[in-house]
Amino acid sequence: MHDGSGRIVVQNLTKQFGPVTAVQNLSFTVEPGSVTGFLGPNGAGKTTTLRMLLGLVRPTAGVATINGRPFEQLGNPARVVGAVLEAQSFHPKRTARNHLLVYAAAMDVPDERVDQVLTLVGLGGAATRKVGGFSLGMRQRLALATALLGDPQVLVLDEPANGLDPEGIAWLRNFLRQFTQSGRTVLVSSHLLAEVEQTVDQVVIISRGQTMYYGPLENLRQSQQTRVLVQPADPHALVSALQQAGMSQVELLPDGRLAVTGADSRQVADIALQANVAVYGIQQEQVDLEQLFFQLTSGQYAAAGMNPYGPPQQPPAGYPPQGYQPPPGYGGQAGPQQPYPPGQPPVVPPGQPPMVPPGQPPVTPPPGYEQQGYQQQPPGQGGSSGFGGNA
Ligand SMILES: Nc1ncnc2c1ncn2[C@@H]1O[C@H](COP(=O)(O)OP(=O)(O)OP(=O)(O)O)[C@@H](O)[C@H]1O
Repeated sequence: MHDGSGRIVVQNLTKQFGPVTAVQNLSFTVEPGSVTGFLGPNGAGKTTTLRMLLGLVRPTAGVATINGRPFEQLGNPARVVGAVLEAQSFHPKRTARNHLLVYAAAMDVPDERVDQVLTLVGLGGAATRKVGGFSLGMRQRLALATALLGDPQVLVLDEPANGLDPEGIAWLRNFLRQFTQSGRTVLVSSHLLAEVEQTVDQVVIISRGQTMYYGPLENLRQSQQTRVLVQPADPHALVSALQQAGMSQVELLPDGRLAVTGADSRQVADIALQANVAVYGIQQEQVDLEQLFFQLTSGQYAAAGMNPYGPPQQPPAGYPPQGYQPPPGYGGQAGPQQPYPPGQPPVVPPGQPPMVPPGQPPVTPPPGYEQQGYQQQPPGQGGSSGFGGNA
């Protein structure tokens, strides 16, 4: 029926809603045993992509498969994939346990599983309480419990941290890590990089329905060169010493400091010492992932001419620090701006095919798949109830 791999493959996925291109030629793979963050600002196309993966929206073009099959062909999908989508609705007068019992019966799952999942999500003590009195965070946990009922191989979560307090977010992070340790697969969307940064093995960053970056976060971080800001007693003497040491990317800033690109603070301090130049301050810049994320995804509303929230967002006051220009790729303009060092992953420019992480095969459609045969899942059939509604 399916290949049992737990792999998610999205290839050249496109969704057009009338004049709106919600998702455009999107491709990525989520390997079993890993957590992939699916990131993008509001309206980037995350929910639409997840709904296509779950058979709730029919793609205009392209393929989304789990275990090598489109959702409709999974047989008993609730046993393969559990999903939490936005806007979950619950019967307010039903208790948490009764809610789960209804779904357990529909999925042909034994009743004992209900108490197991309640404990798993930390709702054991609230099992007999009516859902109408639940907080947003408790509802998120109940939605997750529903997704876990079928003991699925794959979890697909759309903004699951919404409504969770910091303790809840930390709990979710641990839970997802443990879930993948047994070789299972997690795809989790968020519009906040910081929310998933500590959880994910790789990220797919999208903007305006297109892939902007696909790969490990660490590669994205490393693709940005570090800079050292140094305050020497004699800037000119230090510039020549640095140049003699082969450091050619040195900039004299208006405040008298030097910005040395592609070096670490220790190297610069050693060179200053050897050149007998006193140093009054030295500081190595950290690559700010949040800033990179903003850069990769900025321009969404500006480009679409539809910003409902006023002018495009600016970096916070004080960023970048006074007195120097950001190095290439650090700020100011949307999109990738610099060639990457050898061996580093490129950020994918709009309209280009997405990057495939090193060592992974290019994504290919499953054998025998024909897009014409892709049918939308009728509501309430095939165990998809509880996955968050229909297109
Ligand atoms: N059923 C629909 N009909 C028309 N346009 C739609 C429909 N669903 C989504 N869109 C549009 O597609 C684009 C992508 O929306 P989508 O909800 O997938 O983004 P998102 O990244 O999940 O955003 P958010 O984080 O705000 O939920 C948006 O411009 C949205 O208005």
